[in-house]
Amino acid sequence: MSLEVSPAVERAGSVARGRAERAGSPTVRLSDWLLGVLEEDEGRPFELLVRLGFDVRALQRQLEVSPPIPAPSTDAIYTAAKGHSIRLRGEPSLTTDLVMLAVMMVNDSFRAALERYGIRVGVVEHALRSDMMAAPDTIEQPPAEFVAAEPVDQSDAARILDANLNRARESLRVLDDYARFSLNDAALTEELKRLRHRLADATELLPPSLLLQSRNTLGDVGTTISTAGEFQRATPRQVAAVNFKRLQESLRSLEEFGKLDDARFAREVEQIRYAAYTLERAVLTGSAGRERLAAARLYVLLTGSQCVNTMDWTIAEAAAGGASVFQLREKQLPDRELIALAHQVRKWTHKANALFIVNDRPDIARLVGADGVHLGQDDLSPHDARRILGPDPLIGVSSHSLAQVRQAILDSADYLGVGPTFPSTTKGFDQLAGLEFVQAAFAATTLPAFALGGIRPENIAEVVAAGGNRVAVSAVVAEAEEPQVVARQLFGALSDVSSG
Ligand SMILES: Cc1ncc(COP(=O)(O)OP(=O)(O)O)c(N)n1
Ligand SMILES: Cc1ncsc1CCOP(=O)(O)O
Ligand SMILES: [Mg+2]
Repeated sequence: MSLEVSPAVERAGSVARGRAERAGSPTVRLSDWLLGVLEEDEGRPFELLVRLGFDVRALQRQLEVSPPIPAPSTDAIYTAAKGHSIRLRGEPSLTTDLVMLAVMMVNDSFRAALERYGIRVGVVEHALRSDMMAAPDTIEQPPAEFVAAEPVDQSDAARILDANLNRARESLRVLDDYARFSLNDAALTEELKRLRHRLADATELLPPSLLLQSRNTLGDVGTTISTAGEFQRATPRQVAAVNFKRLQESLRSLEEFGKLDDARFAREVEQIRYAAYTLERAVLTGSAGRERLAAARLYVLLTGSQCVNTMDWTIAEAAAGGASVFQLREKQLPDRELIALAHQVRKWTHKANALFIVNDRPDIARLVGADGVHLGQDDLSPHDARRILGPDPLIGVSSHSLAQVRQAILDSADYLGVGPTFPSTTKGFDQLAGLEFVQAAFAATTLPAFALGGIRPENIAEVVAAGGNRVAVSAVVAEAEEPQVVARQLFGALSDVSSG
C-alpha cells in the first residue's frame, strides 16, 4: 500500500531515512522519525511542542543519544497516523503532527523514554484533538488586525481557500515548467520548488477538515467561465508572466480569507507573496539579459592606461575579432574625465555595433546612454542601480560563490561575472574562486554568465571544459599588439559551445 502524503511529511521521512543511513543503522529508528518531523523549526510538530511548553531542543539532544528502537515501515507509520486522525478529528488527514503522534505512540518503551525526557504524549494527543475542537479561547488568538469582524460562513471561506490553493499550486507548476524546460535554469527551478514547499507547509497550519469540506467544484461557477484572452499566449515568457500574476492573485486571496482561520497562515502566505514578486522580477527581468546577451560570447574590459594602442582602435579590432560587449573600467579617473571618456566609448561601441557597459557607476552609465552597468559585491546594490538606470539597461553582477550567484539572480541581475578563474595581472585577489566555481556557476544557471580572471587563448579550453560558454578578458586584449587576432582566438574557442 502506498499513501499519498504532503511534501512536509515526505521531507520528514527522507530526513529520517538520511539520519539512519548516516548512522550506519540497518533500519530507520523511531528517534530518526521524531527528529525528522522536528527538523523544521517552523513546522507544525515543532511549533506544537513549543506551544505545549516542552523543551524541544533538549528532546532533540536526548534523541540523538537514545537507545535505538527500530521503527515500523513507513506505510505502517502513515496508516497509524491516519488512524489517529480519524479518531481525533473525524477525517483521515496525514499531516506531520499526526505522524509525530503516531511515532510517539507506536511503541511502549519509546513512549516511556519520551515521558522520561519530559514529553507527555497524552498532552500532545489531547492538543491535537483540541486544535480541531477547542473553543476559540483555548487556541492561540490572532492579533486584532487579523480577527474577523463578523461571523463568517466557514464553508464559503473553505471553498475560497481550497480554490486558491489549487490555483497557486497550478501556477507554481507552470512556472516550474518554464524555469526547468524553457529557461533550463537549475537555480530558478530550485527557488520555485522552495516556494512550493513553503506553501505546502503553510497549508498545514489550516485545520484539515476545513479544506475537506470544500471539495465542491460543481458549485464553482468559475470552472465553466473562460475568457477569450485565457487561451491566447504569444510566448512561453508571456505564459510565465500570466502565471506569476495568477499566483500573486491567488496568494492575496488566500491571505485575506486565511485571516478568518489562522493568523499564522495569513502571515506566512503574505511572505510567500513577497517572495513571488522577487521571483517574478528574477524570472522575467532575467529574460531581458538572456535575450540581449544571447549571442554575446566575448566581453572586453578596458582601462585606458592598460591599452597599448588607442582605445578606439582596440575596440574596433577586438569587435572585428568577435567581442560584442565592452566595459569601461576606470578606477582612478576624476569624474569629469571619466564622463568625457565614457561619451567617447559610447560612440566607438555604437560604431562597432557592440554593447557598452560602465563599471561601478550607474550614474555615468545613465548620463552617457550606456547599455548597462557592472556591479561588484561592494558596489551599489542592483536595486539601487535600477532606481538610477530605469527598467531597460542591463545590470551585471560579480559573483565569487554559489550563494552570490543565487542572490544575484534573485536581485534580478541580467548577467553574471564569474571568477576569478585564474590569477590576473589586472586585479589582485586574496582568493581564487577557480575553475571549480566556474563549473558550479555555469551548471547552476543559464542566465548569461562571463567567466573572467586571467583567461587567455592558452587556457580558455579549460574554461570551456568546465562548462563556461562566455568569457570576459582585459589584459590579454588591451596589451595585445594585435587585439583582433587574440579576440578571434578566444571567440573561436567559444563559438562552438552551446549558448545554454
Ligand atoms: C564582467 C565583469 N565581471 C566582474 C567584474 C568585477 O567587478 P568588481 O568585483 O566590482 O571589481 P572591479 O572591476 O570594480 O574592480 C567586472 N568588472 N566585470
Ligand atoms: C576586474 C576583474 N574581476 C575579476 S577578474 C578581473 C580582471 C580580469 O582581467 P584579466 O583578463 O586581465 O585578468
Ligand atoms: Mg566594482
